[in-house]
Amino acid sequence: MIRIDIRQKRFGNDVVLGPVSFDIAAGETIVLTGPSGIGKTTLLRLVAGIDPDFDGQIVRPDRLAIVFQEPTLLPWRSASDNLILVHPSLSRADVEAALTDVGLDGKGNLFPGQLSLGQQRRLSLARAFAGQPEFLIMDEPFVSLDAETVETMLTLTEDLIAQHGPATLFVTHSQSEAQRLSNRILNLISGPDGAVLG
Ligand SMILES: Nc1ncnc2c1ncn2[C@@H]1O[C@H](COP(=O)(O)OP(=O)(O)OP(=O)(O)O)[C@@H](O)[C@H]1O
Repeated sequence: MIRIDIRQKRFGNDVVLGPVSFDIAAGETIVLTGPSGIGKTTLLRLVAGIDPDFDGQIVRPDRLAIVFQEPTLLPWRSASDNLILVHPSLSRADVEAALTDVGLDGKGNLFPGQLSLGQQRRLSLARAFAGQPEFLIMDEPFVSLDAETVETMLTLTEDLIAQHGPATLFVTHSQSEAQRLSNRILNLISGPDGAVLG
């Protein structure tokens, strides 16, 4: 069980969030939507533990993976090494299997700059799932991809979630992505004092 209970999040004197409370059950996918600037990324950073500076409490498992808007790969390391550096216990066979799962079989020796943007996103998904996360956080992972690639990536993400079964919190602007992936959609709206769930 993942429990989010944020009373308030401020940057200086600006109140951005709160109160925002919800639970995520094991294996559940929650999609978080809301207008630009409302506080979605801020909320994800609190939930992930990247930003500990807020009033409230968050209960989350240790085995956590985050997929950001940008693939955040190490450009001077091969595709395989990008997985191994984050998950040192993976065998070569595990790495090959993880790459194969995302359609990158045979590409382990290539550097990120030698991969297309879509392939870099695939590698970033492989890295996230290779750690068998109990909790997966995704912050608009398919922005700036063409419609066909988004469709392919959505199907791949659905398959990987079904295969690995993490609880997932997914931020997107896209209603079609939200409908497609979610067990539950949460919408952040502007409240009297910071964003709240609508
Ligand atoms: N480090 C920071 N210092 C001060 N203000 C910040 C900081 N990070 C975010 N904010 C402010 O918090 C508010 C929410 O930003 P956030 O990035 O969480 O919105 P968002 O809903 O993710 O937007 P988008 O959909 O455009 O990515 C904005 O007003 C932003 O300017």
